Amino acid sequence: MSGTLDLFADLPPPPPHAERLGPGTVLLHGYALERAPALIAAVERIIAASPWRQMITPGGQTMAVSMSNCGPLGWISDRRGYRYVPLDPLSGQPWPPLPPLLLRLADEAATAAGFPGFVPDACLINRYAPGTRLSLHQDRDEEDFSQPIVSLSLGLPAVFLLGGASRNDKTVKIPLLHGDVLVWGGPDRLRFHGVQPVKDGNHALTGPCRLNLTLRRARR
Ligand SMILES: O=C(O)CCC(=O)C(=O)O
Ligand SMILES: [Fe+2]
Repeated sequence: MSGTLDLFADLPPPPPHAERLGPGTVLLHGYALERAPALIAAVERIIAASPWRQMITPGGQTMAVSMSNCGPLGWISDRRGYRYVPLDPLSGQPWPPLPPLLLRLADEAATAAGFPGFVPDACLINRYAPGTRLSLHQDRDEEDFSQPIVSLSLGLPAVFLLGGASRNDKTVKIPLLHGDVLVWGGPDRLRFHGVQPVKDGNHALTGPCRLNLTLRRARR
């Protein structure tokens, strides 16, 4: 009995557990855990160039989630609508480039979920303070729905609401933890989804917030 654990002491950890949530939806538990500190450092560098901002919806509401972007294109919202733009409207400069480690993570996670060859051209970075939620929506401002969405969670946990093809379809609650990567594409590409209000807390690496990086192919 006493020797049992020692047998495994030198083995690498098992591959991260992949959970299929739909025909085109896979949750890669803890997939980015080891890379998380480097990814958070990369986010901090991006934010130094393109700071957090709360965007305005076309209807005139201030969004609760603070956002920025990296990559050739960034997602924005203002009175004129939702769209992808190459320049940060705050800085007037191109969005910071996609860090290589983020491109690698996107490709590896998409491949692990059954979508090889994913090359994102946009990464929306969301910052949720405690109490912040994201209401049910589809990601449909992209030109090419054949490409999946790769969504990385860092910091405080959250409950992701995964719905169906119609707004009124029932939703399932998916806890998303620090280091989790959720991929949806193919038949699930246009599923409605949202995030419940983030609970109060303090994470060792992000402090009192949750970060989400959503990698997408916006243009063909
Ligand atoms: O924060 C999340 O987990 C999801 C974010 C999202 O759905 C979006 O940015 O479109
Ligand atoms: Fe979304």
